[in-house]
Amino acid sequence: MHSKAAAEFAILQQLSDPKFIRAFLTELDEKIRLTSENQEHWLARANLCRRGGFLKEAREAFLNYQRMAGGSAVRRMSQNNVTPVEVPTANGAKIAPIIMIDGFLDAKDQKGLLDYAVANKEAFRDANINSKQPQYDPDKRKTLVFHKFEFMRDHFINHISENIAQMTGDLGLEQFQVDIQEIKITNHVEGGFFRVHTDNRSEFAAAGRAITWLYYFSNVPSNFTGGDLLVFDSDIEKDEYQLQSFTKIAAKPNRLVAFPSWYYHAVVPVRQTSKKFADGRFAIAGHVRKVACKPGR
Ligand SMILES: O=C(O)CCC(=O)C(=O)O
Ligand SMILES: [Fe+2]
Repeated sequence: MHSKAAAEFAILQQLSDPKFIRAFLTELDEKIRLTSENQEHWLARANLCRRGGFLKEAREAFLNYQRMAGGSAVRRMSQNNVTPVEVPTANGAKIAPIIMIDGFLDAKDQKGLLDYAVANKEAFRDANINSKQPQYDPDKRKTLVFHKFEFMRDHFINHISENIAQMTGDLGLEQFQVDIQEIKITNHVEGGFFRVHTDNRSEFAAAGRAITWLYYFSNVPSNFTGGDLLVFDSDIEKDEYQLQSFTKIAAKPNRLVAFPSWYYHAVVPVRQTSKKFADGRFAIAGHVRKVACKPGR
């Protein structure tokens, strides 16, 4: 990995270190206790918790924040929302709306999928940066990818199609007409990572990727550390993100995560002692593409 990438990931690791976050939370909770009706304190708590990956606590804090903002002022979070929609943070950015479902597949399908991916090891290739930059660049990304997989492909695509209205709503997006669904299996083994990037830079009105989703799978318990997904608070219009403000989501097996494709995100480096392909951080990675909105809208 390039030293610049390593330095950036070192900063991100410090910012999300659970020990430091806990220390900050202790201090903040003292303030919240003294002034428990202060909405901004609850938002600060939610922001600290999500940066440290304490997602249940972050949700609780967001619910308190929303309760204090009063009924109609904010959109309610559905039970799948880790973060709410339309919450501003620093410098004009917004918190990335994220939904998450744990326990997505039953045990038989989970095992079937892992066995299938491991049996097809030879079909995995080094991933390119993205479809607009079709070159392999180990400074930006180190990911193994298998595009033409078959096992449970339709199951995932159908699930997304059947639940797209709910997902779109939970993510605070306008309903759109689905174009195609991109889908692939990825694996991040020892040293694997993906630097901060966005999956789509064009406006919502244009055609292209609208929702990015990931289904994580691996041995249970996982034989790797790291590999967290970070989703950054972003200013979509200015195409900027806040390096110090993000939600950290562990790539826990059997977890489905989705967010709007415009938000910046990264995969922190994976560490494996076994160095085995089969012990990697696997994911089904999907992008729901939308058709362009009708002119005049
Ligand atoms: O594997 C992940 O958690 C994210 C992958 C990603 O950013 C992508 O496929 O565009
Ligand atoms: Fe991405």
